[in-house]
Amino acid sequence: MSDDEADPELLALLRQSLGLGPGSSTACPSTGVLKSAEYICDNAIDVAISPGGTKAAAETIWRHMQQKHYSTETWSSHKLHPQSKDEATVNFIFTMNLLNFSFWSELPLEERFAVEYRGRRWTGYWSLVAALQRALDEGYAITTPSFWQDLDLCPDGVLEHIFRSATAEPIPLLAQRIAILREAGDILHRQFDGRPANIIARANQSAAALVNLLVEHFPNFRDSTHFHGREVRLYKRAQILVADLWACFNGSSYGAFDDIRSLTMFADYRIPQMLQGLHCLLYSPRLESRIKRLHHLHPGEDMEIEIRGCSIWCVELLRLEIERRHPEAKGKVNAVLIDFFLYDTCKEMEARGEADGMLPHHRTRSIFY
Ligand SMILES: Nc1nc2c(c(CN[C@H]3C=C[C@H](O)[C@@H]3O)cn2[C@@H]2O[C@H](COP(=O)(O)O)[C@@H](O)[C@H]2O)c(=O)[nH]1
Repeated sequence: MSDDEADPELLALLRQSLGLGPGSSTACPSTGVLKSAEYICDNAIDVAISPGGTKAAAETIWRHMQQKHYSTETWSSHKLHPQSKDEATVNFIFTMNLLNFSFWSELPLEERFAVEYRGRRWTGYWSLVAALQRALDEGYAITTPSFWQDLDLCPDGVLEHIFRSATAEPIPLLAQRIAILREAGDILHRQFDGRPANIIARANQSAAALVNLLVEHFPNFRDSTHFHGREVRLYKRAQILVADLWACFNGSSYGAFDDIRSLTMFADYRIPQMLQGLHCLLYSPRLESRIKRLHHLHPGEDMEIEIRGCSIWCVELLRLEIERRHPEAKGKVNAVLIDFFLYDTCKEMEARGEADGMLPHHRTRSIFY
């Protein structure tokens, strides 16, 4: 999308925050994700941002976030999330975000992978949270990194049992999930004394530094690829891990970060679907046709990267538009809360059967989101 289509004032503000304009401060560390998103968006062919759609959606989003008093507290209002504010919850969030990817299914709703817990079936992201909570109830130390390394206490069969499905469809990419746990347990043992809290301590209350530490030390968080000859970073699970800590601990303790605004939205497969449904993202006819026919987009192909990168840039424009129209929003809204709000809203719409009219989400099978 070229500059002249978007609001020049907004773009100038956003580029300034990127350290691309005059007087921008580049003091705090950066993850490079926003710069990547800008590059992807400026070179995208099959995805564009609608300035009019984004402006309209910004007002709607702000109004609903206000009505719901949407804040970091909302995170803990989800009763399946861990409630204790301690290191056990840090370990839960770390474990969850090692595995927080690719729950979508090709099967009809009643046949897709689901986890039975507390008397109901959970699907998608919530199936992961339910499986971890169920394992802890059953006495498995699934959120303790040393457990992942202990092949006697935790052979593959135990992990298969922990992630067992209530339907005939197993959890997608189970082998990859097991390998990620084994590798992460080994890295934590060798470099962080087996404690995710030690990674947080090393980041000195910088969200960007923590994202960079996760990517530097754990290969499974290296969510980057090449686009038009340049390396582009999306870092979805590393960023949402930090965001979950910030929200869960309400910006204090293990969630205290001076630069939480350096995090972008998390380029998964749900938020792009919402942004397209809100007419913020525009897809080319050939892309829309592939998505409508549920064709897989291959990891790293241009269309997939354009959806993810433009979604990141779009949420930044939404944030700026909200802050421009409502200066009081500056302390209350950031890319993280807009993202969380859009995800929760998408799931509420789905539960009410209101998502049927939306274009399906794109299908890419990946360990990165
Ligand atoms: N961008 C973004 N992606 C998110 C979430 C969440 C859940 N976050 C919780 C924490 C705070 C919020 O209030 C939510 O309650 C999961 N995902 C991603 O979606 C996909 C799962 O989709 P489905 O199969 O439909 O459940 C999968 O890639 C998963 O990684 C989010 O918030 N933002």
